[in-house]
Amino acid sequence: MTKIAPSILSADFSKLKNEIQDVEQGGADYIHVDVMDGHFVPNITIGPLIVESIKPYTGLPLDVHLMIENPDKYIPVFAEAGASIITVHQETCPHLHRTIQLIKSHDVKTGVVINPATPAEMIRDILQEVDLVLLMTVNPGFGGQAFIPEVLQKVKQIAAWRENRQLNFEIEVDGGINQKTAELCAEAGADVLVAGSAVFKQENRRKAIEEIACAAGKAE
Ligand SMILES: O=C(CO)[C@@H](O)[C@H](O)COP(=O)(O)O
Ligand SMILES: [Fe+2]
Repeated sequence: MTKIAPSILSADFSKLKNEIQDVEQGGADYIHVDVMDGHFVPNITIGPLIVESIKPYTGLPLDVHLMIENPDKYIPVFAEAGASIITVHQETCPHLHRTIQLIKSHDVKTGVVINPATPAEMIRDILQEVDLVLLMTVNPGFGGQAFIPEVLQKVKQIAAWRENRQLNFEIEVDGGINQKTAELCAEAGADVLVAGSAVFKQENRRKAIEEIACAAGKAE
């Protein structure tokens, strides 16, 4: 079953606790948390204080997507705040193995992410170390952007490497996911679909989650 990870970037922050509980009751599998620093990406969003304050109100894993320069400096504080998975951009990590080991040392699941224009080869030699590979299907920074279809080829490539090398990380996609693109991503080999506006901008979140999951299910 393909997992759905609603991104709280598109939630109503004035009632974040209710928004998170709404998607949890609606069948979400992870809560995706977009952390942006205004340097690596042109937007500033969530810090560890928010992660810490939402943690007690959900039983779902907090999937923390770090879009920040020098992530090593902040991994301990996000781990302490309650992150279940910490995902770092390859583009921000000159010493990627060291950064992944740092996440592991905090007993948090590890993820690596690449932008749409970054080739899969850039993460080929770290795949055996991670629990999750996130392929951006938009350029990071904002919710509500259009899906970049060229990334599908990369999803297929990573899925093929996983099979050939008998690895067992999850493949997650993030950006522009809706019913139509969910099916394409699942077909290409994605296991986790991040969806921000396609869930939180809808009145009925359960229905939105079910429709995306059902579209992905057609490809399974
Ligand atoms: O990491 C990001 C954006 O940088 C995402 O997680 C967005 O929050 C996804 O939003 P939609 O494209 O689904 O609206
Ligand atoms: Fe994200």
